[in-house]
Amino acid sequence: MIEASNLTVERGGRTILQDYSITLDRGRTLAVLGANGVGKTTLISTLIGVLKPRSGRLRIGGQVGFVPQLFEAPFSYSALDIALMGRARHLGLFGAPGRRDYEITRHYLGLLGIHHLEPQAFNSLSGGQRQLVMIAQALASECELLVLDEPCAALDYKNQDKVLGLLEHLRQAHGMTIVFSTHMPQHAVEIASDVLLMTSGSSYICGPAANALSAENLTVLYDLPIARADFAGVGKHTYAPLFRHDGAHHDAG
Ligand SMILES: Nc1ncnc2c1ncn2[C@@H]1O[C@H](COP(=O)(O)OP(=O)(O)OP(=O)(O)O)[C@@H](O)[C@H]1O
Repeated sequence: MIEASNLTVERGGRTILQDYSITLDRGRTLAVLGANGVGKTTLISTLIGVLKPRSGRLRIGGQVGFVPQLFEAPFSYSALDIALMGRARHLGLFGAPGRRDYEITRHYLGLLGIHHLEPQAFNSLSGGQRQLVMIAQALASECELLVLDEPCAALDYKNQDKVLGLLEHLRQAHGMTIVFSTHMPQHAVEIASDVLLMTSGSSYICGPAANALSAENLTVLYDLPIARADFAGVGKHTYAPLFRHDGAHHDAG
C-alpha cells in the first residue's frame, strides 16, 4: 500500500528528510512519532503528494484521504458542507451531491457524534469540533489509505477514544490502511501495528510496534526519560515521561 524507498525531501532549500524508506501493507496502521520540527508533517505531505521528494521512489496503492492538522475554510461553509466535500471525487465535474452522498456523509458525522454541528458555520466551531468534521470529510471520501496529521491533538479524552475506536474499526472491518502522526505514544500503543520513530531528518526506526515501541526507543526519541507502566489486571500498558524540571524557575522572584 505504501512503498517509499530512499526518500529525500527538501523545504525552502533545506534537506528535511534524508533517505527515508518505509513499507506499509494494506490493513495496517502506522503511527509517526517524533519531536517538534523533526519532519512528521513533511513526511505526511510527501505521502499524500503535496510535496515532491527531491529523490527516491514512492508508490502509493489506492485512493488517499487526508485530515490536516489545522484547517480554516476560505468561505462561510457549514460543517455539513465541509464534510460533504469528501464526496467530491465521486461526483462528476459539475455534479451536485445526491441522496447517497448525503447519507454517507451523515453516517460518518453520526459515528463521530457530531450530527448536531451540521448547520453550524465551520469556522465558528472549536478546534476539536473542526478536527472531527475534517475526519468525517476524509471518511466520506471512502478512501483506502487514510492519512491524518495529529488527528487527536485538539480532542478531549472521550473524543480521542472515539476517534481511535473508529480508526481501529475501519482497519478491522474495511481493511483500511491508516497513517497518523501523534505526540501521544499511548495512541500508538492503542491502535498502531507499526511505528515510525523519527529521531532526526536522517535517522529513524520503522517497524512493528511490538518491537519498536519501547521505553528505550522513546527515551532516545524525546531526549527525556520515558518509563513503561503496566496496569495489573487490565492487560494494558502506557508510557509516561519522567519530566526533569526541578521547579527552580518557580522560585525566581
Ligand atoms: N513551508 C515551509 N518552508 C520551509 N521550511 C518548512 C516549511 N514548513 C516546515 N518547514 C521546516 O521543516 C521542518 C519540519 O517541519 P514539520 O512541520 O514537518 O515538522 P513536524 O515534525 O510536523 O513538527 P510538529 O510536531 O511541530 O508539528 C522544520 O524545520 C520546519 O521549519
